Amino acid sequence: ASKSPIQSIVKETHSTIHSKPSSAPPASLERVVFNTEHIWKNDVLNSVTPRGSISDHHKVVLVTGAAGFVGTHVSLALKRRGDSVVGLDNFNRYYDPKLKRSRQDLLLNEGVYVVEGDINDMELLNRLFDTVRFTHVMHLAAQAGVRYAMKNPSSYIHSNIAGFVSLLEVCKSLNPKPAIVWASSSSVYGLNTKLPFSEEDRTDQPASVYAATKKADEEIAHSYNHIYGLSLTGLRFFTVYGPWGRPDMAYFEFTKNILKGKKITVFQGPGGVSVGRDFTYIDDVVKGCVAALDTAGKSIGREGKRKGLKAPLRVFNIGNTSPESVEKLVGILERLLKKKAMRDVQEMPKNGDVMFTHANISLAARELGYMPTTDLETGLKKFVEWYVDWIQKD
Ligand SMILES: O=C(O)[C@H]1O[C@H](OP(=O)(O)OP(=O)(O)OC[C@H]2O[C@@H](n3ccc(=O)[nH]c3=O)[C@H](O)[C@@H]2O)[C@H](O)[C@@H](O)[C@H]1O
Repeated sequence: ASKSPIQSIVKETHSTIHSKPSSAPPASLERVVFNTEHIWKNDVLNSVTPRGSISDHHKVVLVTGAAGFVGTHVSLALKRRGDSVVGLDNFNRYYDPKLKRSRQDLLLNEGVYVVEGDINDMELLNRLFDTVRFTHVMHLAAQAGVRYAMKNPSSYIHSNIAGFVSLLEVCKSLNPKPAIVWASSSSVYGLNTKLPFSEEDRTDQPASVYAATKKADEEIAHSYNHIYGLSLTGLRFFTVYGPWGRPDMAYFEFTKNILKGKKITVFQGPGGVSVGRDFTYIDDVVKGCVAALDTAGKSIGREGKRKGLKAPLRVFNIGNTSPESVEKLVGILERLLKKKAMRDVQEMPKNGDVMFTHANISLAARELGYMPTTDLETGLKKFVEWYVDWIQKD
């Protein structure tokens, strides 16, 4: 008999849903695992149940970091076009978790459930993959922020390196194996001075531990593709901004402080040279993510490799191709907020920041059809509208 759509998504072995955790003593005293499956299982199954009929292109996607900025937007875009989506997020306190909870509410309203847990929890990952036949993983969970890496470097190793390996370890053992698209960073270009940055440029001079962990991930992706035949696509995001953004980023903090009449720190290079970024609007980034999922091909496993097949291993710049100075960013915000900023101009501290970023996106344009369409002014206008509304409700 042919399978119903939902049967091809949900693993058949999991028909019993326990409403309470088992009270039986743990089998092994050395390793006591807190199993949260009873909490999330029904919601996860609802989250992957398609709203209508499913097409041949239907994807079943696990989005890690789903309550994060990019994760929320990508989850919504996938759900809205009819894919099955489940989120995973550890709701850590790097910035106010209230914002993450609001994003979670937004997702829940649209039928996307976010499981609360860490990507380092392989037991949890195994249970999730045991419950749902994910075709794709959109891996966005990470410790972000360039400058915070000097304060807490081990959090970057934990989330960005150990967490990535834990996810890949689980994926490599599945059958069939999902294709994985994950967030790298423009920061891998480090101290490069050749502009604009192209994927083939050197990436062996990271200026921060954050950048070093993203670069390490690119090498780790290579090895899992080479040994286990996993399809892996790394996206080098360039300073992503927009509604529901990250409060630790300059545009967000500037907006907050300008409105409060507080000083903002504007970094400058030596001799007053302005610092610039290829600020990229979230909707453009989402298009890049979705296109990367759509073109990810298949993980072929060791079996496929033995047959001489190759799983895709790709890396793309997802930038805007038109860098602007931080000074220009502040000027736009002043106009939109109708308020003068109190600038405290300082020489850029040597804490991981780079002077300038600029993406060459020809590869992404060719392979993904990626073409950003939002300039900084338009994007910031949308951010400010969201921000003003959001703080009023807060
Ligand atoms: O592309 C990336 O891969 C990264 O993008 C983002 O990093 P950055 O480009 O550093 O963004 P962001 O902090 O907004 O600073 C923007 C500009 O404002 C300047 N800046 C910053 C703070 C400040 O107080 N003053 C200031 O002038 C600062 O010198 C800089 O020139 C993500 O945070 C990061 O997680 C990663 O994804």
